[in-house]
Amino acid sequence: MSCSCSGNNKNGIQAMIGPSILNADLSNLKFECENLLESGADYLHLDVMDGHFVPNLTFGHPVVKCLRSHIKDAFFDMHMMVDQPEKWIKDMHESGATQFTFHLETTKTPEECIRKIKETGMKVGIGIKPNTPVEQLLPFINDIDMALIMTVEPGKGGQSFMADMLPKVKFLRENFQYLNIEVDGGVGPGNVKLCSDNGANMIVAGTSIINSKNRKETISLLKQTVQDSILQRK
Ligand SMILES: O=C(CO)[C@@H](O)[C@H](O)COP(=O)(O)O
Repeated sequence: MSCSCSGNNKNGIQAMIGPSILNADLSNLKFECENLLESGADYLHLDVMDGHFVPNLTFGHPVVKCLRSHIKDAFFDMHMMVDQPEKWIKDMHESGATQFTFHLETTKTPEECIRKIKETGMKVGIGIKPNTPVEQLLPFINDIDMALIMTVEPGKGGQSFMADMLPKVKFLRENFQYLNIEVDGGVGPGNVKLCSDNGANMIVAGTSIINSKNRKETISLLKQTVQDSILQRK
């Protein structure tokens, strides 16, 4: 499973669908992840929550290590909804994470975080919550592989999509043609075109894929919609 989730890809950005497993059957996580990849997922979006930055608790690097022992080459996008994310960079890398996406709101030294992540060879993502202005990403935008625009308040799956976050996506795409822009929260077939027409090319969808009667069909629809938006922008 290859995923060109590399930032600032001069060959042009690609449509990528990354299901969130937060609302999957976590007692059957290996199967769920394998099923999502077999259903056409480009990468897996793994939500790490510490109960401090967000009011929820999920899993950490030990689970990632077990997953990676079974799923050798999938792209693991670690969405680190944790305070002091720098504490976990080494462990996540050693456990098999591909990308380490931390939240700008969780560290006073984002440059240091970026440097430490890059030292491991992992890709770097920075996420911002709904109340964080997109301009706060600008000092780091040329040093990261992906910008994550939250379209819900982080902490749980199944929430309603916040369309008023899309101007952030539009601003980034208008100014950074080759940047990977990810949206996450409440995204599905009913609003993915809004996201991709504004410039998102990496789509995190949890509930809309996990609960779908036909995951392969849903992923394919999401991907085609994003591909069409990218072609229209050329
Ligand atoms: O990080 C989060 C929530 O905090 C997201 O990854 C959600 O888990 C996505 O799930 P849906 O909103 O698509 O159900």
